Amino acid sequence: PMTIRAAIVGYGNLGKSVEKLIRAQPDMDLVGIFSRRSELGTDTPVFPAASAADHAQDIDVLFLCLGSATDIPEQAPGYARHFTTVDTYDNHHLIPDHYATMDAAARQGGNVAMISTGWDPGLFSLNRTLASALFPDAQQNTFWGKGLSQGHSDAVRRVPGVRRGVQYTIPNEEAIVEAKAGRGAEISATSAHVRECYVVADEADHAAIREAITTMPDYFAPYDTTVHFISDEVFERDHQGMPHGGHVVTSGDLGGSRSSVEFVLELESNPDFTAASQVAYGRAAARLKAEGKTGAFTVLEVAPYLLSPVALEELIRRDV
Ligand SMILES: NC(=O)C1=CN([C@@H]2O[C@H](COP(=O)(O)OP(=O)(O)OC[C@H]3O[C@@H](n4cnc5c(N)ncnc54)[C@H](OP(=O)(O)O)[C@@H]3O)[C@@H](O)[C@H]2O)C=CC1
Ligand SMILES: N[C@@H](C[C@H]1CC(C(=O)O)=NO1)C(=O)O
Repeated sequence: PMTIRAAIVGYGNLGKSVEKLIRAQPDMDLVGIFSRRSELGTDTPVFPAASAADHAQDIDVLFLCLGSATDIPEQAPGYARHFTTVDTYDNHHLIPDHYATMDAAARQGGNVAMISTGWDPGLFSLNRTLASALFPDAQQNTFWGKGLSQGHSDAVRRVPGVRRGVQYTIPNEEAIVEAKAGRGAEISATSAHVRECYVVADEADHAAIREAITTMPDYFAPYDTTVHFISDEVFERDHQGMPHGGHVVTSGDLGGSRSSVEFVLELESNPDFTAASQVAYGRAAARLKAEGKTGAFTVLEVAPYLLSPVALEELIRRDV
């Protein structure tokens, strides 16, 4: 099997987790990290993000660990022209647009662009498609949290005046019980979750920041959203962990019998788990590229064995 030469762009929560997990792979070497900053406090080689294209010949797969709110739309197509890329783009409403843009960019460079990996989108997408395909009339609901959404936290941090920010997603627990019992038809993501933001910012900016967050399309406008302003000390004390998790609950009738399917995640670290998914899909992206494939792929189009460092023959013996 090939040794995959990997690199990272964007050394934030996700980038640090991807670095840690690439090091744990038997078939991957970490070539370097591309960053806007020069001092990252890691012994991995660091290069200016602007110089990434100069290194394209040394890299089989580039992990885009950028924010989805603005970085990915602005930067990802440029990387896809020079590299096979893997991203965790999670603004669901705009994923079809992202797919088309990345497909064109990747094909231009003869590369693969593996998009929207992670857990939602990502593993939850896989389970939503798999579970709903089993039932003629599936009832399906997705729940997240209670936990820290990195995508929503990134979106909060991009609001002018926000110095530090996080967002917690809180599900209505009764809604989860109802969905598990097959009574989820009236339950929607926006009715079943509230969003709580914690922000450090100057008092003079509070009103404008609250308005910008609560009216933000896709991320917050459809939800009951609350913005709390806190001090830097309280932020430091109370908002360091990034746990998360969720459920995809699917049920229905199968010609007279009822069945239900539940896919549950409990994550001590959202970045670490997201990185685990992104790294596995990075393996698949490098293999698809090596097979001569080009263009964009979502997790729905990737055969599961491509995710594993274990040979297919062994997987058939072990897992089938
Ligand atoms: N699909 C899924 O299940 C999941 C998806 N995600 C996605 O991962 C994304 C990244 O999350 P996270 O790592 O927590 O975000 P961070 O804010 O911690 O990191 C983003 C990184 O992007 C780089 N960057 C590039 N341009 C800019 C810019 N203009 N301003 C700020 N940073 C910039 C920075 O790296 P540097 O300074 O080194 O250049 C920064 O550290 C989220 O936005 C979310 O959409 C996260 C979890 C789950
Ligand atoms: N993409 C999410 C992963 C899950 C969490 C989530 C939410 O809390 O709204 N939606 O999808 C993230 O960035 O953490």
